[in-house]
Amino acid sequence: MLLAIDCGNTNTVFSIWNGAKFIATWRIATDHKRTADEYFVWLSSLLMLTKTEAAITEAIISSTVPRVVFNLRVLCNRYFDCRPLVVGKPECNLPVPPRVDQGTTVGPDRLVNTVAGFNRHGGNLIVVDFGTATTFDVVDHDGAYVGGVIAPGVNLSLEALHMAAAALPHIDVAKPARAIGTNTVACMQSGVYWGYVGLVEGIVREVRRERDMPMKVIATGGLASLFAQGTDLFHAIEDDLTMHGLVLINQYNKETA
Ligand SMILES: Nc1ncnc2c1ncn2[C@@H]1O[C@H](COP(=O)(O)OP(=O)(O)O)[C@@H](O)[C@H]1O
Ligand SMILES: CC(C)(COP(=O)(O)O)[C@@H](O)C(=O)NCCC(=O)O
Ligand SMILES: [K+]
Repeated sequence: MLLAIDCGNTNTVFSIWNGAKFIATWRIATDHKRTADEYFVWLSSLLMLTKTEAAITEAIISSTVPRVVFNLRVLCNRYFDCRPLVVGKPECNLPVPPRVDQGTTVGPDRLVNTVAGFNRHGGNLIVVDFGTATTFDVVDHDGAYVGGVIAPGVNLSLEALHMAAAALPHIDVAKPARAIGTNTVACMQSGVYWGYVGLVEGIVREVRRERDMPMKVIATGGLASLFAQGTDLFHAIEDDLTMHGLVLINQYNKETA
């Protein structure tokens, strides 16, 4: 079975793929200080508590936080006796290499989302991922990542508002009942929610204009479904998009080895 690890700046997701489906998905806060032993204790208790039978023989990692990769590698080596494939490293091949400025690194999560999006929806696609940052990945007709957009994440924007203004509380993102807020929290929620809908719609409009062709938009990440309530832009919402991409990339590397 395959252990697929998607490490974002906020959360790290572990999924186990049995060759046909994901039999488990667990999430832990990203912390570069967490050791391989700590990961293993956490993972094995979840396996035990949920009575999940998993014989892990291979692993793949995508990490937007370079420092956590070391301990995740140790986890795979020590406890699962395998060498993980790490997306973005030279030994990990992609079906179609990205077409970007020379010397630039693309976030591995964006490469993975590109592969998964192309597999499910074909080319000329925009993948929106609501994570710590909100990313827009532009997928060409042949499945190549050809660039995109990085915008501050929704929670980051809310946090910035709270940190910078003495009278603004810490709030959670929500879809407000009305655009015109009649109290501080409602005003902030409207600003962030409708502001963000506008950001997403505006960016997609400009990308489509630049490419001068229709482009499908799909969304992933925890907040995708909340924003889908405010716009009809998204063709699909796919919570498992990154995990699906990790399975595909692992398969591709085995086939081409
Ligand atoms: N269903 C949800 N509702 C509200 N906030 C969420 C939800 N899912 C994720 N978040 C928040 O969205 C942010 C990004 O989460 P995540 O997608 O895990 O980011 P990353 O992949 O960058 O680690 C975090 O601040 C997280 O707490
Ligand atoms: C843009 C990101 C911070 C998004 O990460 P996330 O929100 O998933 O934690 C990540 O993809 C990254 O570090 N990218 C490197 C720069 C680039 O993709 O061009
Ligand atoms: K992400």
